[in-house]
Amino acid sequence: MRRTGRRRDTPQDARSALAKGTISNAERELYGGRLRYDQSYVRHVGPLTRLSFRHMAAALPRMVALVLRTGWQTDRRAMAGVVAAQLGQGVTAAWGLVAVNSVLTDLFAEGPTADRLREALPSLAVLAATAVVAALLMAWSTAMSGRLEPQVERAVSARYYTAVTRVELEATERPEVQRVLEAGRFGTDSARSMLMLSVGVGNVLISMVAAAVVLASLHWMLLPMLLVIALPKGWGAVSSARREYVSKLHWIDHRRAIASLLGFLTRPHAQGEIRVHAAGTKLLSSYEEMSHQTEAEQRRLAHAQASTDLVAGAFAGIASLACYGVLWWLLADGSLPLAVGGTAVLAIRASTARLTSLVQQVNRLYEELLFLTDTEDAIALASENAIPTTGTPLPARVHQVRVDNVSYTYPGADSPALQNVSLRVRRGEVTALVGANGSGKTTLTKVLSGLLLPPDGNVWWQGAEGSDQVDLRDANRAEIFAMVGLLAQDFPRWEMTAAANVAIGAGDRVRDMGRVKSAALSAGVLKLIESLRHGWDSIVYKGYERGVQLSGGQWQKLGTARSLYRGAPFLLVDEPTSALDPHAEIAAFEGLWSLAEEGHAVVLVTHRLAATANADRIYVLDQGRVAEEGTHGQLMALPDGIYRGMFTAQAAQYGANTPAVPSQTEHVTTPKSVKGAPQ
Ligand SMILES: Nc1ncnc2c1ncn2[C@@H]1O[C@H](COP(=O)(O)OP(=O)(O)OP(=O)(O)O)[C@@H](O)[C@H]1O
Repeated sequence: MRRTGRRRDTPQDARSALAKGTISNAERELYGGRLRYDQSYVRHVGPLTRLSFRHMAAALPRMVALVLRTGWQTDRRAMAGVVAAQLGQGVTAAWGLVAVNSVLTDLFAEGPTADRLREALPSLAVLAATAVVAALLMAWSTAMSGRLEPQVERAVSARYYTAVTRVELEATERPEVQRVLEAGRFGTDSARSMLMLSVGVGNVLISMVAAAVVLASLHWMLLPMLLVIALPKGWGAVSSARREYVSKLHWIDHRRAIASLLGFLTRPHAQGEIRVHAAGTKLLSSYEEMSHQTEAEQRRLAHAQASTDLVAGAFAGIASLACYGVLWWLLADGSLPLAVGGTAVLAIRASTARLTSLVQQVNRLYEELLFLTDTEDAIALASENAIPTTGTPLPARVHQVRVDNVSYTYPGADSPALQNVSLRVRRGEVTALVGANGSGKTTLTKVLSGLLLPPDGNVWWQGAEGSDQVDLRDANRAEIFAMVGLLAQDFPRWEMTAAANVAIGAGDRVRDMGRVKSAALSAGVLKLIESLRHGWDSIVYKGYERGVQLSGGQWQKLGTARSLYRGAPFLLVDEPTSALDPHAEIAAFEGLWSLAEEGHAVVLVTHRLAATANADRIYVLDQGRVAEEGTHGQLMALPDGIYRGMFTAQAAQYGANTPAVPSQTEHVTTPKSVKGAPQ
């Protein structure tokens, strides 16, 4: 006899199938195997596929406590309303059963039918009243939970997002922290779902308990009968839920791969290669292959699911048969009145009918609990690594930032990004940072802006006296951030209006359109924005109503306008002109110089050395060290200097002559480590 049809897949079987088989050639070719997320829910695969009766029962009190606590902290009245409505429904369910029993007793009594019906009328009225009260309580519960759910979601989301945006940048660079913070994102709406599911679960559980109490009070044998029918049904439902989860899991990698592949087919930036390189042909044929394979997989799962349902159904059927047999025997024996027998049948049917949905809901509750736990962990970790909200106030008027022997290594990096770096940034001056790719310029701007706290060395924020100074580590960071304006290389391009993109430069201030426009004028983007059909209300991202597509250079001007709008005393700009045309570039640099004349400190990171010629001080970084420093003239005076070499190479592209090395080099400061530098 073949037994394959009876074999049930265990979660382990399914997981090993996931691991080895059912990966199409297309997936191997395009993704190197399964396209799996390195995300939180992958961690939960184990617990969810091991889900059992015991696990669920053990987790249920924790889940209920969590929901009650979260709801209570958010809106006490609504939470109390939900709980009261649930308990009330339990009581009405019990009253309903008692009324049913009484109606049946009256109906099955001796005497003429008309008399029996009259006798049953009061109980029928109670039955009708309990139905009305149950409906009212259900409506109340819906209203209260509807009021509570969005509040709970907002409370958890706000706590999570507030916490993660306050984490030290350095901590977010650590993969283990990054992972936990990222994982927390998936549980922000779990509290809401848990509340919703808890109402459903509570409803069924309370009505089951009510049925159990009534049955036990009618005859002691009825309670074990309810359990005997409920248990196999519950077991079947748990198995189905677990199988469904494993199946969903199996599906999800394929679905993700297919969705990612189809997404590319319509993504604007891929359209050229889709047509010219025949990338579209490759993606479509891979889609066909992957779809065939997932269809086959679905068929296999459907068959397995059907077998499980059959087994679970058979067990439940046998249990019911046995119970109804006992009921028959009790009735025949005369130890159970006919009316009580009828009530028992009704109660058993009503309380086991929703068992499958109960198990599915508990299963989802458990899943949501895992995600919510992630969010709580993320909030706790974010709080441990938060930027302190207190610290020593900065001097009344900060005049310069002095960096002394600072070294910094990114978490997990093999070599330091900065090594014994010393420099100063003064107000009223343009300080240029130059050097090869990866030499540490951007890292240094992060230190200067107070985003990174170097473990070695000091970053002094100094007043005019020089003696009134505060070290970055002790300083009130909010005050430092308030002093700094950033224009990063990869500055954010907010998918919002043009006005919002500028005004967000001072997100904590009320928008001042006059200043927005004057910043845009200085950045050379005012005319462009005002010529758009929707002007400042244009959304600077195509694909939305009022959306427009800006070029790279236009974006860079908008980014510059944002940092100008901020109007901070210390402006750190990283490659602000890389996408600008020559005229716009000249104008942008002129703008920076005039800011310095107004008393701002400008730190300019650039590879355009023509612009650094007028900088007040240039620092040349090489492998995280300051290799040379001085003015353009002084650095050009170093015969084998790095700066001179870079400047000469750029100038040669334009056919410009390199100036001769001047004879006097006494003002040039070069660290001893620089080869060939005059001592
Ligand atoms: N987040 C990071 N995690 C690990 N290493 C990093 C990180 N950011 C930068 N680095 C490393 O630190 C070094 C300095 O990088 P940085 O971005 O400061 O260089 P840069 O001078 O600004 O380069 P570029 O001119 O290319 O912008 C590089 O070796 C880089 O690989």
